[in-house]
Amino acid sequence: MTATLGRPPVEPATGHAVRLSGVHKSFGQGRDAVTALAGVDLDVAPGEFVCLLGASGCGKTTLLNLIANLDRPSAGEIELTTSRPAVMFQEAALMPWLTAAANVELPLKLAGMGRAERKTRTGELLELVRLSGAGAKRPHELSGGMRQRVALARALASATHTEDGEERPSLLLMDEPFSALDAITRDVLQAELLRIWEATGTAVVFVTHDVREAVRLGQRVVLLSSRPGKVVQQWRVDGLAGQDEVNAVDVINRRLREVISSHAAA
Ligand SMILES: Nc1ncnc2c1ncn2[C@@H]1O[C@H](COP(=O)(O)OP(=O)(O)OP(=O)(O)O)[C@@H](O)[C@H]1O
Repeated sequence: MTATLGRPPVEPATGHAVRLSGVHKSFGQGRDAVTALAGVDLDVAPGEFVCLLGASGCGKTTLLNLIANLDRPSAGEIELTTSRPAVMFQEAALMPWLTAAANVELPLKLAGMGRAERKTRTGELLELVRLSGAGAKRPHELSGGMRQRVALARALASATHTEDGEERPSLLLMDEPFSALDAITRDVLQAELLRIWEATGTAVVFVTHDVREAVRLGQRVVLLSSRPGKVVQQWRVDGLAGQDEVNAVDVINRRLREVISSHAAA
């Protein structure tokens, strides 16, 4: 079920960047088996920004790992029409011995891009994340927020470059990328991410615990049930502002609490 909060839904682009059909994932065997996901169906349109919301342990990270092809589903299908997705985690996980610029350049180098083109692209990406002046610094010389900006530029480098040079829509998978940052830095980076998303047209699947963050960033918020995870409800939240945004946060928060308490009571 997809509910609309506020203004009518913007028609999503045709086709899909990601299609999950009946995705199951279990870990372990027999009595120790844990079912993390039980039949997830989800489409993400090219260029769409989708936030995945759910209680702790409901399988959000598992789902991102499956989309990123870092793990295989136990059953079901995952179809991507994009270039290889880029993943960004809570911690920037930069190479500490490389400069910020070299970290951003690395995926381009690994993809076989020539030196001159690589340097130009790296410069553009650092400018996009407003770090043009910090390319020569190493990760330990940067603040947490700056490190996440470098990680974002690096993710965009790998998301927007295809090995065969063919133009394909890109996909960015983000697993609570701002949750370790202080509130002010998080707020700034959320705004930056929206600006960059609009500039690049990449599809984004963004995992968060935070309803406010999901409503601020997403065009669509998808709520997963507590473990095992599957989609229980979706809301179109595109372009909400002011009181409409506050109301949407209230509605989704209430539903999230219901989902968590029904699981606790089971
Ligand atoms: N490699 C693994 N082996 C065994 N169990 C796992 C593995 N990965 C995840 N799980 C289990 O699958 C369930 C879902 O985990 P997952 O990390 O996807 O949840 P999550 O929604 O991302 O949690 P959080 O919001 O706390 O980060 C959990 O019960 C977890 O313990």
